[in-house]
Amino acid sequence: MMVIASDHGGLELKDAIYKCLESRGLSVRDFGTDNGDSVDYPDFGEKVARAVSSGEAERGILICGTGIGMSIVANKFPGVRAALVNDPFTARMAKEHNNANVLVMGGRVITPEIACRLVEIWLDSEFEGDRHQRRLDKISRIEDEVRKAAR
Ligand SMILES: O=C(CO)[C@H](O)[C@H](O)[C@H](O)COP(=O)(O)O
Repeated sequence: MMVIASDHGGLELKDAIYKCLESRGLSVRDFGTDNGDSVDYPDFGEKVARAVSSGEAERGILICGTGIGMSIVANKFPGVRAALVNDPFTARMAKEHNNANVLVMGGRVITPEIACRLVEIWLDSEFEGDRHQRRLDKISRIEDEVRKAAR
């Protein structure tokens, strides 16, 4: 399952991406926001990141004005690899090298058309494994160590 959320700065992109995903036959759960009222991006980033971190969702998409705030929030959650992408190259690398399970975009940075294209590229690319897996394993180790130290 895929989960998606935005703040008010990402609402237009979220709605466009939701339609693109539906047209690909993907099952998507929308965690809001639902209207243009000003909201706080951590409240919505948390919903998607928690679902991915717990395994309830396989992948997630987050959008705020720049994508920066949502990236910061999502990467606080164990097992979440959130990647902020702005162009086809970074969208492809987010999967091939980082195996990103959350894609983040800026609603005030790119158009809905570009956003849909970036989502397609991310979905259609393959993680390359090998040396990149070794690096992801190091991230997991760091995550474990930080968690243990915080106890
Ligand atoms: O990334 C963000 C914050 O780091 C987002 O761009 C927010 O959408 C943005 O901060 C919202 O700004 P607003 O002036 O409250 O609309």
